Amino acid sequence: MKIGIGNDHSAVEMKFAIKKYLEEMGHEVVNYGTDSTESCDYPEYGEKVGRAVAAGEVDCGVLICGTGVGISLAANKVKGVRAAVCSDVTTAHLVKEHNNANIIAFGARIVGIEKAKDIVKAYLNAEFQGGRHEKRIAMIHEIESR
Ligand SMILES: O=C(CO)[C@H](O)[C@H](O)[C@H](O)COP(=O)(O)O
Repeated sequence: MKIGIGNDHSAVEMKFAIKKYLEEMGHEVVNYGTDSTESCDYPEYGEKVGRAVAAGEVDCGVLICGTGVGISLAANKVKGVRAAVCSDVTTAHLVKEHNNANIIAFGARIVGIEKAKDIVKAYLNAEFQGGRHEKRIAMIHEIESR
């Protein structure tokens, strides 16, 4: 898969660790985040990855800030994006199975690198279940047009 990754200053080390992990799994990773630990503003990177996912430039996205919240809030403002913050493996596979999340987010100040790898792996290995979940996802995106 082609995966977009984005981060703010709080998550540079984790970004590179996850990028390497994804590449070792055979994925192509496009880096939309900052490579500097100098303070910056997470909405810029959430939007960049959100737009890349919505445009189909990448198959899905990974976003990391201090908590995963701010950067996912920004990405979710892009039409067509379903970014989900996960701090555990169960949520990580359920956001694909039920919500068909196209971006997974987590916090570099919340989870360690090994947990973050487990979260990403659980998300990528899961499959959308369709069925009753299709209608609910359509309802989410209908909100965008009101
Ligand atoms: O957006 C956030 C909160 O959900 C992230 O954790 C940011 O990384 C955080 O706000 C950055 O904080 P800092 O004090 O400017 O490093």
